[in-house]
This record gives sequence, structure tokens and C-alpha cells, in this order.
Amino acid sequence: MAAFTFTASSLFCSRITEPLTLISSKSPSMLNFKRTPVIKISCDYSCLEVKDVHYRPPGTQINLLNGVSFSLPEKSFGLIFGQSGSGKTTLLQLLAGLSKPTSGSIFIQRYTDDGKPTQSPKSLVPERVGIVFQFPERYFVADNVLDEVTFGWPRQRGGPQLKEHLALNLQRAFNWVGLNGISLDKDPHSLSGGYKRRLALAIQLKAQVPDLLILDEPLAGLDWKARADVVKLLKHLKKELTILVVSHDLKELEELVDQSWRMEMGGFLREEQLVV
Ligand SMILES: Nc1ncnc2c1ncn2[C@@H]1O[C@H](COP(=O)(O)OP(=O)(O)OP(=O)(O)O)[C@@H](O)[C@H]1O
Repeated sequence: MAAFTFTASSLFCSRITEPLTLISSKSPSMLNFKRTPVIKISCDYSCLEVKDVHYRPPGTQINLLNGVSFSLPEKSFGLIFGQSGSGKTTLLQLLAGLSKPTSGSIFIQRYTDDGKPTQSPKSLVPERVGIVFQFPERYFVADNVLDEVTFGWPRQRGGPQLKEHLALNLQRAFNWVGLNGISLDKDPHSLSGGYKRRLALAIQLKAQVPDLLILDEPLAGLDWKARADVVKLLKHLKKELTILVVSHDLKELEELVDQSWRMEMGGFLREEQLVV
């Protein structure tokens, strides 16, 4: 049978790199193959790279982050945990572009499947980062779901093409977070805890697929049912997105986590597997 080994990065985007053997129910002679077809699915992938980041707020003498380095491959789920006051939120703020590192770098690097960089790194720009803060529902401003989710969109300017593009993106965001059945007239504050978090996520996903989605304590303040609902949703979203979470809820998130780090007091980040 014919043996194929080829790169299918344009067709598949997963990090499967093992050779796959396709087995046909038809006999080799019927297929006119001489050898078992072997397809190596190989795929370039990108990684969020944080290298030796230090952060000292302007006008202070103390570093809140000290030499923070880590990598997070695309479509994986990273978790940062650690004591209150250790610097977790400070790190998320740098990743979201809300403040700038004093030194060090934050960028996206593409690699071949055997780990070689394929091109120059590109900066992680704030416009390509989604961030959902703790208790996002506290920041809802509109009195219906449609106005909440389209807040800030151009009303007058922009032709039909732009509008169609925005509508399609919004539809995708609603599908991803499972909000398609919801009435758009509803007051966002009247939604259940889990649905409020879904709406907060849709707002972050409505414009684009972000390079990084950051969630600060996504389960905080929810009852057990809503917590289970959000965990299920995150499990679904991690198939599409690169997600970095800061949380104390290690047990509930454990099943989602691909990589985890402990932030130690003084802003030192160490890789540490979850043992819960
Ligand atoms: N602008 C600032 N100037 C000086 N100190 C600051 C500033 N911002 C935060 N801090 C201090 O930096 C430390 C880290 O704060 P940060 O909010 O990042 O911790 P955290 O790990 O997210 O805590 P928590 O789990 O309670 O949210 C805290 O001691 C905080 O008081």
C-alpha cells in the first residue's frame, strides 16, 4: 500500500503529532494501494510566551512581579493559583495590556511541531486579549441583553458589510457560550448567575477570537449549580480558545487544566502540578 507522510497544518489545527494509520474496511486490492496508508498529522502551533517579566508600579520601590516566565500553547487551559496578595492579578493586568512590564517581554510565537520557531514573535496586543474580571456582572450597564452585548458598537457609521461582519461574530460568540436561546429583551441583571457569566464571556468574544482569554476567579460568588455550569462552558470553550485563569477553586477546575503555576509571595511564578 502507498505510504503517505505529509504536513496537514492547513487542514487541522490540533497538537496531534503522532502518526495516524488509516484503516479501510475495503481490502488493499480493492483500494489499489500497495501499503497501509500512514498519515502523519503535523501542525504548527502558537504559544503565549512570557519571558523574565518584572513589574514595579511607577513611584514605588518594590517589584510586584519578579522574573515571571511561562509558556501557554494555543487552545490550552492554564491556571495560576497562589496566596492572596502574591501578584496574580498584577500579572493578568500586564497580559491584558493594562500596565506595562518594567522589564521582560510578552509575545506570541509560532512553532513547528518539533518545537522550532517559525517566524519572528509578534507582540500580544491588548486588542487581541479578552479579560473577564471577577464578578463581571457588576459592570453591566444596559437594561437589556442586546444593548449590553452591543455596547460601544457603531450605530450610524459602517456599511452593511461591517454590520454583517459584526452580526456574524456576535452569533458565533452567542453559540460558543450557549446563549442563543435567550431573549435579547431580558434585563442582564435578572439572568441566573451562570448566564450572567456567559453574557460576560460573549461580550469578550463578540468582536473576534482573542489570542488569549483571561478569567479572574470565574467561579467566585456563584452557587454550586452555576459553578458546574461555568466549568462545563469553559470545557467547551477550551476547544477553541487559549484560556488563562486565576482561581482558588482548584478542585472544580482541575479537569480542565493543562498547565498550572503557583504564584509565590513577592511575585515569583513556579510551575506546579495540581494535587487536589
Ligand atoms: N499599584 C500598586 N502599588 C503598590 N502595590 C500594589 C499595587 N497594586 C497592587 N499592589 C500590591 O501588590 C500585591 C499583589 O497584588 P495582586 O492584586 O496582584 O495580588 P493577588 O495575588 O491577585 O491577590 P488576590 O488573590 O487577593 O486577588 C499586593 O500586596 C497589593 O497590595
